[in-house]
Amino acid sequence: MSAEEDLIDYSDEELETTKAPASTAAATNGAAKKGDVAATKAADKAKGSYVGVSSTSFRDFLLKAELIRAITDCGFEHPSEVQQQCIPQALLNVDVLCQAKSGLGKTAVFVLTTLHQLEPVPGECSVLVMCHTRELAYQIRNEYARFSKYLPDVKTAVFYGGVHISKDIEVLKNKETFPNIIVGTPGRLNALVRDKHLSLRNIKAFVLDECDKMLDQIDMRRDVQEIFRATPTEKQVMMFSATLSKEIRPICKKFMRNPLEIYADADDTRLTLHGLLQYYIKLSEAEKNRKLNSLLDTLEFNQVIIFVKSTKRATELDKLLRECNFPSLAVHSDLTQEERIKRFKEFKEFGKRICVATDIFGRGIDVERINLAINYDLPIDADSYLHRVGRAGRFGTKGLSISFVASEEDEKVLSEVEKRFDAKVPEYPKEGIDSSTYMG
Ligand SMILES: Nc1ncnc2c1ncn2[C@@H]1O[C@H](COP(=O)(O)OP(=O)(O)OP(=O)(O)O)[C@@H](O)[C@H]1O
Repeated sequence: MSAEEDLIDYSDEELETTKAPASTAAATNGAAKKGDVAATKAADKAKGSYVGVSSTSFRDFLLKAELIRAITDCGFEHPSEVQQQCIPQALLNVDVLCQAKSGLGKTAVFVLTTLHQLEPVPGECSVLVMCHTRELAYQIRNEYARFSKYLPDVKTAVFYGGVHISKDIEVLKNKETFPNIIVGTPGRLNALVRDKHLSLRNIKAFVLDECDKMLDQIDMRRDVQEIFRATPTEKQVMMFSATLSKEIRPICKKFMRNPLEIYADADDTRLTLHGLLQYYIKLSEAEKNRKLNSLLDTLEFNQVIIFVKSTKRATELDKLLRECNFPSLAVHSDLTQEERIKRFKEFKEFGKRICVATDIFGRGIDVERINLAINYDLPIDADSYLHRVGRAGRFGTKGLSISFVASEEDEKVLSEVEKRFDAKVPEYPKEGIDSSTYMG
């Protein structure tokens, strides 16, 4: 394993992210303007519903029959608002820069459209997807596997740091396993490209998920840029996130040509997850454990994710919870990569109901049964808050989030959240809340 490529574990960093003020959508071409009008109409129509699904069917997109079969198997009935906005344009090979609410199906936009356009040539990689954490890369690869199940010629692979690079090299050397679609994190991918184990000269689609996070952090942006330079000029570029500040948009657009631009925060309230109830509890640092204990005892939930600010706190809190007989596990960067993925799988498969995590799980991670998110430690900014609470209430289902506020700093973050998303986060009622308000 080369030393350099494993220098960065992009996961537990607590770097300041660019603050994002409210803004208006800025379209740069005809397609984008059309997209924005459609976005507004769709959003209007969606008012009062959580997801904004319409009577449109996936069939209307004229996708490959094999994809339609897989979509049906997955139980997707109608495309969500963001899928309606982006899929038709993406299928025309237009570049896409898309901001849309957490949990409403951004992944399927790029997974379905790249699979539809892919004509797999053995030994050639045509689609490259990058994201900021290894668990998210693993999850996205699984989404490709799910949707390509009736496309037997399509081969996919996932590459990330923390595991032996020799395994990746083996996959790339073998014609039988060489992937047409690669999902990965930038450090490992850059190492594979730099050391000439992987050629990107046939790339036709270049996708960044959680693009603001990836381009905001200098180390990661450098890797992304180097990888981008190794791809041909002629290709489709797509980028996605629930948060896209005004500052990061021009940086994203440097990688694109006349993209379709979809910005949910033309009206910040559009980022509000309507199925999600949000509360805060004011308390001292010393009271956190007792409070958490009593919440876990009294609240009904299917699965809960508890966010803390460091790996050490994750380990300690998980230990404490297990000592109190709660079915808990912890995921953070101070574990071997194999152990991280093992625990992620265990949680996703409902092996444990409580997960204590750092910001590794703050973005993108999709666990259907999570309907409670607790900020044991508040994050450092409003965007991170939005991503974290979005782990509960996926795809418009109901959910609950409770944030502990233990310092002046926390109070500032919470008021920033309220301002930024035009949402009131009230104090958690002393008498508790009726579980039917947040249980699906
Ligand atoms: N049209 C659909 N019908 C039903 N379920 C869907 C549909 N599209 C996506 N989903 C499901 O919704 C969940 C959330 O989707 P996804 O993870 O893509 O959200 P996201 O927009 O990427 O969220 P985040 O910003 O949090 O990463 C997934 O479990 C996915 O399978």
